[in-house]
Amino acid sequence: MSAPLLLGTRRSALATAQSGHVAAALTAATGREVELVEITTYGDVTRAALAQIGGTGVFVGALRDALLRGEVDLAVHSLKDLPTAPAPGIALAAVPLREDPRDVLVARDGLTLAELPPGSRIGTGSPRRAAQIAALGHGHEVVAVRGNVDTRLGFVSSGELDAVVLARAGLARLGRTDVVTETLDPLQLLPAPGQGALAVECRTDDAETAALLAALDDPASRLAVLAERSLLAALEAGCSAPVGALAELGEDDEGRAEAYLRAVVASSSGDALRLSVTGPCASPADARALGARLAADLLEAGAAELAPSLAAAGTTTSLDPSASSSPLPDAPASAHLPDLGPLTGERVT
Ligand SMILES: NCc1[nH]cc(CCC(=O)O)c1CC(=O)O
Repeated sequence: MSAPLLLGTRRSALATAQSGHVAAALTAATGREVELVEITTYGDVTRAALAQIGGTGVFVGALRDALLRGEVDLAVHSLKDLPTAPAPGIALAAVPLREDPRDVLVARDGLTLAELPPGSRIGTGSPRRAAQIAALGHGHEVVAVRGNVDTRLGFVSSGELDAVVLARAGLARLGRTDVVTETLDPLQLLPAPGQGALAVECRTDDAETAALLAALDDPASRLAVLAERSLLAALEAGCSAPVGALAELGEDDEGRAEAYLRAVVASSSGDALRLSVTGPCASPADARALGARLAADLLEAGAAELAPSLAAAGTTTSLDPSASSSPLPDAPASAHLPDLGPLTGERVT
C-alpha cells in the first residue's frame, strides 16, 4: 500500500467542499487514498477588504508554499482566484470538468434583477459584478460586502440587503442552489475568467503525483479557461479587475473545435465595453491566440481608457500570443492529456 496523498486546503466551507470533491474523484480514478490537510491563509484571518491585501492571490500563496515545502502533494484552488503570473515550481496538473460558470442572484422574495426596484441594495465585493450591474441601468445601489458564502447569504435573509450576487458553482458545490432566485444570463453579467473551474496543482518535479492527477483533467475545460485567462493576462488585469470573460467551445461546419469567446471591460461609472470573437480552439496555442486577439480588439476599442486599472495595457499588448506571458502554467510534461472529448453545452443550464 502506498501512503495517502496529502491535499492542502483552506478551511472555508467552499474550499473544503471543493477539496473533498477532488479527493473523492482522485480516489475513484486511481485507487489512491487522499488525506485533507488544512492550511490557514492570511486571507482567512484578516477582515481587511480583499483589494487592500492584494486580491485573492493571498489565498493561493499559502497553499503553494505548503506544496513547495513538501508538506502536501497537491492543492486545489478556484481557478478564477489564481493570479495570471506563472508560479515557479508549480504545475497545473488538472483542470477538472468545469461547473456552470455563471453568476446568480439571491434576492429577497424570489425576485429577479429586473424585478428589483430602483434603489435596491445589491451586495458584491467584485468590481466586475458591481460595474456590470451598474451598466444594466436598473438604478440599483451596489454595496461592497465580503465574507464567505454563508455570511453573504445572511445579508439577504436578515433584510440588510435586497440581494447578493454569487458564483453558481460555489453554491452548487455547497449544495445550496435552492437559494438562487435568478441565474444571470452572460448577456447581462459575464462571469470572471475561469469561474466555475478548479485548478489542481502539484510540484513541477513531482512526476508521480502529476501522472495521477492527469486522470482528472478535462481538456475542453482547460482550453476554455486558457482562452479566458489569456485575455485577462493580455489586458494586464488581475483577478479583481472589472473584466468578465466566457469561452464556449463547439465545432465549426467541418467539425473542427472552435470557441466563442466573449468579454466585457466595465467602468465603475456604468459604462461597459463588450466584444466577442470566434476562432479555432483545438490546442493551447489556439486558445491563447483567441484570448490575445480579443484583448487587442478591446484595447483598440478603448478598454484602457474605460478602466484605467488596466495599467499601460495599450502599449504592451501584441497580437502575437507568444509575446504575452503564460496565464496558466502548462501541464507537466509527464501528464498525458487525452484528446478533446465531446464538447458539452449541457453543464451551462
Ligand atoms: N471570489 C471568491 C470565490 N472564488 C471562487 C468562488 C466560487 C467558485 C468558482 O467560481 O469556481 C467564489 C465565490 C463567489 O464568487 O461567489
